[in-house]
Amino acid sequence: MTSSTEHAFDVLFIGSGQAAWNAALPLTKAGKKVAIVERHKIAGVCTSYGCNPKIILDSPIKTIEDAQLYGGKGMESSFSLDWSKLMEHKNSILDPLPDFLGKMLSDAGVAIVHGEAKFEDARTVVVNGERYTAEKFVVAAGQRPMLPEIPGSELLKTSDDFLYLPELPKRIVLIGAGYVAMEIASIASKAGSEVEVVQNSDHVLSGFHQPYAEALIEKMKGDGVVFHFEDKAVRLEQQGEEFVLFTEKGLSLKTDLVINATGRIPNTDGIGLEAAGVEYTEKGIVVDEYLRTSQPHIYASGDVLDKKQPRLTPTSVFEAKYLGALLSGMTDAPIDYPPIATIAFTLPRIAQIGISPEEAKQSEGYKVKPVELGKQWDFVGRGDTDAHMTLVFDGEGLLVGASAYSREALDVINALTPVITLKLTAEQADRLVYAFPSFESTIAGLLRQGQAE
Ligand SMILES: Cc1cc2nc3c(=O)[nH]c(=O)nc-3n(C[C@H](O)[C@H](O)[C@H](O)COP(=O)(O)OP(=O)(O)OC[C@H]3O[C@@H](n4cnc5c(N)ncnc54)[C@H](O)[C@@H]3O)c2cc1C
Ligand SMILES: NC(=O)c1ccc[n+]([C@@H]2O[C@H](COP(=O)([O-])OP(=O)(O)OC[C@H]3O[C@@H](n4cnc5c(N)ncnc54)[C@H](O)[C@@H]3O)[C@@H](O)[C@H]2O)c1
Repeated sequence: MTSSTEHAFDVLFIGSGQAAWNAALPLTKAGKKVAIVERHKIAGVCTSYGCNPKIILDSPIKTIEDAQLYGGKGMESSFSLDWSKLMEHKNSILDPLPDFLGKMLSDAGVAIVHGEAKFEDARTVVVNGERYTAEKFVVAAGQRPMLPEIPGSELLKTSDDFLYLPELPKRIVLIGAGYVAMEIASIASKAGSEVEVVQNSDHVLSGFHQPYAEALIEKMKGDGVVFHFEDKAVRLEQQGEEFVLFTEKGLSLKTDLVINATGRIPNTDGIGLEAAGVEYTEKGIVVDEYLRTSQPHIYASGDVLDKKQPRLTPTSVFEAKYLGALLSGMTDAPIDYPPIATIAFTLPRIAQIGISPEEAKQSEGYKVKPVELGKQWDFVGRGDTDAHMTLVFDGEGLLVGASAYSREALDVINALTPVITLKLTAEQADRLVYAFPSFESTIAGLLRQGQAE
């Protein structure tokens, strides 16, 4: 050790994503000596390879489609998209963010160490040949794209590449039909690419309300996306300037880019978890209800966990805030997850929170109530008639779940999140006086209908 005092911390984080820095900041403010070790960009996937770049690329595409809904209703202008300029715009906003956030953390007193962290033993982490010790460690190493073992897999690209493409290829093939593939298919097809999707099952977006997923498939087919269901990639070849993807069912898809989006795997390898005595499975690091691993002084948070909660930014933030409170002594309670809202940023979006209609139908005591959002005057006014919602009420008439299929599903689900999380009654919702016109101002009425039936 070069200088044991210099490298001794109260809490050391491996990874600098949402699951780390949202804990590191409050811990530093509480007087703890905190370090974050990051091998790539500060602030992790969401900031540079996930939520943020994706939504900047999606936003103008949604705007164009929204505007097109007014065709024949008083707005006839046409818009076009310049992918390269949009990419430059996105990069100009996001490229500075890792340094900006790194400086914010350093200014607050967090030591930022750039390099790959590896446990030498349960008390020591080595970075760039230097040893770091800490009272407590938090492994927040996230996930990375899974790559299939097929001939030619080295030619495959991932969402990381798509989100930085300087030019949009004429043809794209996506393998998989989960969040990543469906969002990329939505953006790329509307931006002008010919998109094909190879999916190993007969459905898309597992976990979401499937009638909405089926409606989305039909909408995207209308936008030119071609789906090949119950098929798998078996080989990828480069032939001159183009690629050919061969599938199990005998297709040979000629294309300019093949993006693999068959899921993400936890970054549990190469960190020395065995040397530290930290247990993990192929789904991630195993923790108890205090986010403690099999080594009581080593914690883990975020996407790297083996957990049933969705691996999303809000989940990582919630876990990080919990650890901030736990490790600064502000709480000694176990983590208590609230319902977690989730959304696929396709066009239309599909979002949900709480008990799904599918789960409700499998148990006694729930009422499932479809709501035709697209028939409400404000949705009709925007030309947004293909909008639907399904609410789930429990035996006491409280709203416990909501699924939405709508261009505005983000706002709809976020508006219902406090109602579901705080178990608000219609009478309590009456006390919430929202600005009007808005979806929010219909909530008390929806709750009353759910109670009445
Ligand atoms: C394309 C895409 C779009 C997404 N869109 C959304 C969205 O719209 N909404 C949403 O809620 N979620 C979205 N997500 C998911 C979201 O990005 C993740 O849930 C979130 O980033 C997880 O945060 P984390 O801190 O757990 O992990 P990460 O952000 O992955 O951070 C882990 C960090 O650890 C570092 N690291 C790993 N190993 C080591 C090591 N040995 N030493 C040093 N550093 C190490 C990595 O470099 C990384 O920076 C998206 C994900 C993808 C891929
Ligand atoms: N909007 C968001 O919140 C958002 C967006 C993107 C990613 N994410 C996060 O990233 C995670 C990973 O997303 P993802 O889409 O990569 O994974 P996923 O698990 O959601 O989807 C993977 C898809 O690939 C299919 N598949 C698997 N193996 C295949 C094969 N050999 N051939 C063809 N298809 C195959 C699966 O059936 C599934 O449809 C998500 O679970 C989520 O946590 C969230």
